[in-house]
Amino acid sequence: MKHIHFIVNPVSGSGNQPIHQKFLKKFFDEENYVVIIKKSDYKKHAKILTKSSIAEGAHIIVACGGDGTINEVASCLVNTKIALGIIPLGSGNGLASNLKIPKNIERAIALIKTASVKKIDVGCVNEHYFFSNTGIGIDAQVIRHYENSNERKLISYLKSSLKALWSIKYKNKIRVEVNGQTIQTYPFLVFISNSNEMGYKISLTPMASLQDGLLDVLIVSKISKLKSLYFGFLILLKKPHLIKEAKSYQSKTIKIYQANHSVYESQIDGEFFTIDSEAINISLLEKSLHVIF
Ligand SMILES: Nc1ncnc2c1ncn2[C@@H]1O[C@H](COP(=O)(O)OP(=O)(O)OP(=O)(O)O)[C@@H](O)[C@H]1O
Repeated sequence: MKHIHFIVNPVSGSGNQPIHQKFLKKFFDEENYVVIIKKSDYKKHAKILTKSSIAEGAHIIVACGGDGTINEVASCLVNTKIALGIIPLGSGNGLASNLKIPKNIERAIALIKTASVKKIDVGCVNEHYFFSNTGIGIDAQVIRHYENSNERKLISYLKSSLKALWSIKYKNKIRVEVNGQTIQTYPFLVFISNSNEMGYKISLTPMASLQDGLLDVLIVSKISKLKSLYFGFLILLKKPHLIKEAKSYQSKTIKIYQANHSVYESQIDGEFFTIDSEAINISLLEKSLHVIF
């Protein structure tokens, strides 16, 4: 008997999702499967639900939502043998897209039934896990505006990007240690990625792999507003490294220090986070999450 628990975020993406017992009965017969569905009621609730599913003996826990929901569920499964399944119901669905998990729900469920498990790398930023990417700079500001917009569509990302570009300030000089090099900069962006996609097929690190034991890093120093629009255009062409202020690295660890101690505004898997710490330490846990893909 396989115990499969579905953790559903009812507000991910368009908010329309068909994950209920009657629908899942069509795919999982009662002789072979115990199917439990849980819905998150608020931010971070999926973590509590996942922890209770682990205690209840789930063999597979399926995150039904976008990268934020996956982060909450998967964070509880790192270094366990419990497999993560994904039904991509989010707006961007960056991680699912990198893993080539179908957006079609029936096909995503068929994939979960194969129980074909592979291990992927996991990123760690101070005490938080990330599976797709993390960053400080313009990406965090885009996410901050996006969360305030209360809309979950591509157009809201575009509007939030323009707002973030318009209001960007270069207040804090930072020092980044990566691959034995030290970079001092007023950052437009410090982006660290495990995955090759942020969502909507957009990528700042097109060469990143979830299984190569490395994090891909893109650092972009201060640029003018006009150049940031050109940078946006290069992102659409998947060539963000083509401006001279952009430098790419691959590393297992990255350290970021700020000249003036103030809270870091960051994003982790597309959720806005403030980090109140002297330094940010980013590391990689190789192949430490079991995922069905
Ligand atoms: N019932 C709820 N009400 C409000 N927010 C919720 C609820 N359940 C979960 N959340 C929060 O919703 C946020 C967005 O979830 P998620 O990232 O899965 O969707 P998305 O933003 O549409 O997709 P993507 O990240 O792929 O673009 C997460 O921060 C999650 O904690």
